[in-house]
Amino acid sequence: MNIAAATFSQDHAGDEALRISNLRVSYSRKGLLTNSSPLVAVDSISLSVAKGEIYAIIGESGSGKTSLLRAAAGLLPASGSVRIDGREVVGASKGELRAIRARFGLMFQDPVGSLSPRLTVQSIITEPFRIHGVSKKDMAAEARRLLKLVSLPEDFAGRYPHQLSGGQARRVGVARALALEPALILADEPTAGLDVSVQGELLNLLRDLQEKLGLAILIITHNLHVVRHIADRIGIVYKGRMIEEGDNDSIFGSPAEDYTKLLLASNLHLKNRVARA
Ligand SMILES: Nc1ncnc2c1ncn2[C@@H]1O[C@H](COP(=O)(O)OP(=O)(O)OP(=O)(O)O)[C@@H](O)[C@H]1O
Repeated sequence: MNIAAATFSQDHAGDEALRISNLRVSYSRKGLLTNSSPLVAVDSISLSVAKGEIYAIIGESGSGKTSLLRAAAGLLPASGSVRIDGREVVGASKGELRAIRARFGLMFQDPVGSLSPRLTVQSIITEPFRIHGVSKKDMAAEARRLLKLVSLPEDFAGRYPHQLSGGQARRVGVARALALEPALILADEPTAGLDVSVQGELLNLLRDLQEKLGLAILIITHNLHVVRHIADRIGIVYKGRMIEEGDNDSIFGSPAEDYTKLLLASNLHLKNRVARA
């Protein structure tokens, strides 16, 4: 790193909700070819998300987005560095990770389907309090606060996952991610499987929350509509590498890389091209 870059990173460290440096994730290849080299899913990716910023990573299926997000959340072994609110995730102990987990919220593609169908919405959205031992909280009051935040009626607290529409389920997922009042949300394909109109409502909700709470949000997606609608900055990944990064207008208005141009021209049909290449 040159001196100017070092000075910049020191000056701006306090403004960052997330800094990823030289992140690398690899998987061993099992099967007959036992001595073949590991598959590198994330290859030396660096990025930072400022407080209050929405950063979208876009890439085709298999480009390494999920691996990147999971490693950033401390859910996958990785090398390099991931600092959330100044704390190192890579190589952190279980105890350290538990403390770091309170500083960010995770939004899964299928937030409610991954939880027990026997849990009520109130139990789902207040679960982070239990995990982090905040037992004295008034769970019903917390549930009301969180439901209000995501514009769901209070009486949804008593509903079960199968009684929610896809859009309502996502809102429950957002409420759960916000439970511990984190400064950062890591979101995996937040609009997957939703109708276009419901996608728009959810994106507006995320944008409103970002403005109201000053949230930083890292979204991974292959949906260009999501990116155009909501992202302040965009990173393009291809085969595990970040090949271009820029603000929304520059990526959509004057992309530098041929691959980015191809991606933008691909009319949202991004699936599986990497696999066929
Ligand atoms: N547990 C695993 N073991 C081995 N290889 C894996 C594993 N998980 C992912 N991979 C491989 O790593 C690469 C990146 O996968 P990843 O799921 O991170 O991509 P992605 O961009 O999120 O794809 P999608 O949009 O389809 O979810 C792919 O080649 C994938 O096959």
